[in-house]
Amino acid sequence: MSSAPQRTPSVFPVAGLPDRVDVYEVGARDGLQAEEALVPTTEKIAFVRALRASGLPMVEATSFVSPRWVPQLADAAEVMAALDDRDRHPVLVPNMRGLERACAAGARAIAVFVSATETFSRRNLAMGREAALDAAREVVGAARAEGLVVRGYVSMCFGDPWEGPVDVAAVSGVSQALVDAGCGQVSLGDTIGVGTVGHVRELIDAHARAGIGTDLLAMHFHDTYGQALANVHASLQAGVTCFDASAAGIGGCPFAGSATGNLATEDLLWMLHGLGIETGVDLDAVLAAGARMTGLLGRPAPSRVAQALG
Ligand SMILES: CC(C)(COP(=O)([O-])OP(=O)([O-])OC[C@H]1O[C@@H](n2cnc3c(N)ncnc32)[C@H](O)[C@@H]1OP(=O)([O-])[O-])[C@@H](O)C(=O)NCCC(=O)NCCSC(=O)C[C@@](C)(O)CC(=O)[O-]
Repeated sequence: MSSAPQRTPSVFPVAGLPDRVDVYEVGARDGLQAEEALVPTTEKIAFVRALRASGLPMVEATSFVSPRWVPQLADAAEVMAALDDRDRHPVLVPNMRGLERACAAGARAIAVFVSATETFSRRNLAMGREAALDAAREVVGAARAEGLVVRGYVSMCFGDPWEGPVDVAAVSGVSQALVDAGCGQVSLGDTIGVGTVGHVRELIDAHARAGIGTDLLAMHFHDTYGQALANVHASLQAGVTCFDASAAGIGGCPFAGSATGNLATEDLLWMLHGLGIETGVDLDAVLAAGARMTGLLGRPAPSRVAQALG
């Protein structure tokens, strides 16, 4: 009898965790923005479609940022034009110019992004934190007036490579500003992956003290220090039910040198399914989409599940 890797996890539910979780896929945006290789537009479209067909409820499609800053996503309008159910394909928007481009391309859901720290704000958006919040407020107001679904990202929620550890109250203050502006969900980014379990709990508690419950939160972990899945588990225990992840674990952030790829969608699904938590997502379909993309990028998938089953 030949040996074969186990293809689905054994299921052992743990009391006190959510029954269902939404996995918010960011590979086509957060993933591809940081890859050196330029992926053909047709392949990006196929990647987004395959991920959506796998059952992922939200598949971020691209960014309407300056193409000079992120040339990898300069074909944002062409990608959007090829997609259906656009309320399931949010796009990143940094300013009013980005919102105009996104709306012209037919976007129905957007995400604004601000940093919890001053230095990263200047490096990522060429403006300070308060100016970035003002710009986000303007974009969110205009997008809501158009009936768009709006998410807000906060980056550098745990640590910043220039400023060091980040105060949880500073992060919840930024989240509060985004919720007040009209964001329906705030995604807390561990952009450089330095967060640990107790820190995660403290950050979620700080949000609760600011009146932002787990129903408004998503967690966005990068796996730089190998803590992403532990941090997901701590977030589940605190009641969070939405997690960002990237197929195959591709990506990072081009403006934060020490950031590696996002938590891999496959690894997240393996853990959630092993806990008996429903996601509605077909792991094999995500594996296939991720394998095709890493093949195009010419590198192995960082995802441990993809490595085990590849
Ligand atoms: C905000 C800017 C544009 C300021 O950049 P700037 O250079 O100060 O821009 P500007 O306003 O001076 O404009 C310069 C030129 O860019 C054009 N421009 C201006 N805006 C746009 C636009 N939207 N789309 C297309 N073109 C645009 C504008 O029209 C002008 O064109 P010109 O007159 O010279 O021909 C720039 O800094 C930028 O695009 N930054 C985005 C960088 C980025 O995408 N970073 C990665 C995001 S991921 C992240 O932050 C973390 C996250 C969300 O994944 C979660 C986590 O892990 O923490």
